Amino acid sequence: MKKEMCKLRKKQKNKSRLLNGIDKLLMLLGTLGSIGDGLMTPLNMIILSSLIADFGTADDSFSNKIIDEYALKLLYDAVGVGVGVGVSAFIEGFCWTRTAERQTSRMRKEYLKSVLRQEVGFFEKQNASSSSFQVISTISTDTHIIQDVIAEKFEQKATDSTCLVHLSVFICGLIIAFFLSWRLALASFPFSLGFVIPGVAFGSLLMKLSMKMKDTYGITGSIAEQAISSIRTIYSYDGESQMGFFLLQTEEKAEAAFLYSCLFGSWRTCNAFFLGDVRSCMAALPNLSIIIEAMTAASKIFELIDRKPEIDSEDTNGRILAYVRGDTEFKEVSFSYPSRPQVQGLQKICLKVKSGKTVGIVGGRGSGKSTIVCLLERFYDLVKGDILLDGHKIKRLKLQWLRSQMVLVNQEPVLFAISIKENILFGSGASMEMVIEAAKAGNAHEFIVNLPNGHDTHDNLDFNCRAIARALIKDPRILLLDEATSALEAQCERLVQEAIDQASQGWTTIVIAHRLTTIRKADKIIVLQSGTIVETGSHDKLMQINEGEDEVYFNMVKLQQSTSSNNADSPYRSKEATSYLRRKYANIQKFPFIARSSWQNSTAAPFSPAISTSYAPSIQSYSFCDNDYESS
Ligand SMILES: Nc1ncnc2c1ncn2[C@@H]1O[C@H](COP(=O)(O)OP(=O)(O)OP(=O)(O)O)[C@@H](O)[C@H]1O
Repeated sequence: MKKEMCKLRKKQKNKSRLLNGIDKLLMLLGTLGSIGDGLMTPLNMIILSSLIADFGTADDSFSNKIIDEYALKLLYDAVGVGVGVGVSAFIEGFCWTRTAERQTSRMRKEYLKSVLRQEVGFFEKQNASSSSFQVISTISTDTHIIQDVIAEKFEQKATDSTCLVHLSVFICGLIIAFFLSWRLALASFPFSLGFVIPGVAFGSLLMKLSMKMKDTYGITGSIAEQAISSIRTIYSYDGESQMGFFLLQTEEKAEAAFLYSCLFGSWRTCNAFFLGDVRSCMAALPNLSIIIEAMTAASKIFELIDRKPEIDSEDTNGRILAYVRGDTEFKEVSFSYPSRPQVQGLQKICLKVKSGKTVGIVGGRGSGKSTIVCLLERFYDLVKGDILLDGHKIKRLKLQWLRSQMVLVNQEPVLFAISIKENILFGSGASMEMVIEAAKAGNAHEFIVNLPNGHDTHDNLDFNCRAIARALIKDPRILLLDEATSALEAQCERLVQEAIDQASQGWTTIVIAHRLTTIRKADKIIVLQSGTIVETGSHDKLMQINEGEDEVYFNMVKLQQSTSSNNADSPYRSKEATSYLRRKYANIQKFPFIARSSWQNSTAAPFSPAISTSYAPSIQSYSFCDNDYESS
């Protein structure tokens, strides 16, 4: 119980953190404005009722003087109510609109900050609040609904009195009714409660429905998003109707929920229309659904804002090492991805990378190469074992600091829609001179200065040198290259490789390789298969030892050499290569990586994309792109 209370208090504290003194003042003034606004109707009623009462008791002789007197009272009443309503409406309108803007913009910032702080695994669990669709929809739509509700539904619009005003009319009316005739008011009070209590119950029901609707729309949206991003796969598997079916299933649930709320909404609106004094209270109900929608959205937003990531990049705890040599060690590391806990990603990996040395990782598709890099960056926590940096468990090191010691360059480096300079500077506070130095080191300077706006050019060039320059400017202790140059054209690859070789001297480098040239120079090569290390050694050592054709690395090398010697442009296109492959390496399961990465870089892919999954039992089962060499 105590724990629950603590949690509740903490949540409350977090929410009020979005409100500062100015917002509290604006909300107070806005509420006073709404109360003043709501007070006008019952006050008007009092004045009119006293006039009517006076008329009722006055004798028959209506002199002009009496009529003038009442006319003047009515005029005062009209002016008073007009000014009162005008001033109150202005105050409440201004205050609520202003605070709505301020609160929602702060909410957006906090939400985005929290999203970016979450651990990678959070986004991979198929959960309604973590899909990228949901994040975008929350920032663009939900916060807008909240802003709308704070600004418009609570305050008074020119033509439409809304929630707070109605509630104010209701409460003020009740107070005045007690003041005028407490017996009559007491007699009618249970009737009012008779409508308020079901209204509250209805509100909580609507809240649940709204939550369900949101979740369902979130799931539907993420399915739609995944479908669109993989549209080629869906078409190729003729999966349009199946995708449509998934969407329909979730849409139906959402529609049912929506219909349910609409029915309730209409019922309440009818009640509001037909009821007398309770009408003000009931008239607020048509706004209830949008208010509840906003409350649901807000609770989802706060849920994420309050979520403490399992791996928190803002965690200030943890050690910072005064000096980093860059010795890295994997000690019996086992790991499964949080979204697929039943599948072993890595099993008992033992690997030592000495400071300043280069380790090449090779292996088939899905053998766990990228996973090793992800674990070193601590994108995920291990299931078993330890990873050490200079003898210190990385889990005990300050996360932000740890990541700042490494640079990861992927196969498809992400470049943001900003200028080249800003792209290179991303994640560092370097000066322009350093940007130029880094661009030079990345063999990109000459190219960049020849662009119309030099480093200030905004473009989407497929030029990975920029990404490498960005990596180099951080001057890391550990460089992680995950097929960093595999998407480049041959000439560009050579330039980038040279740049990396020059710049990374002295850095501990882990390189996931797709070409033999890259790993040949590595001090050590490890060969992965299904998450385990099957071979270790230098290129020469592995080649010497593995004269027998059963060995994995030896087979990989031979395969690539034999296939790439046929034709410089399209090495797989010759019949000889094809038959060689079939004869020699019937069991391609052992070396799919070379096959995949080699066709990836040739002008015409020799195998259908099916080979990229590479787990079919033999090469005979693969189809070839070129009909001349169709698999027999
Ligand atoms: N984010 C993820 N969530 C769940 N499973 C994953 C995730 N990333 C990879 N896997 C799975 O973990 C295994 C190892 O993947 P990993 O990406 O490390 O392989 P890889 O050797 O780098 O492959 P590739 O050469 O295709 O990049 C594969 O079975 C893969 O499907």
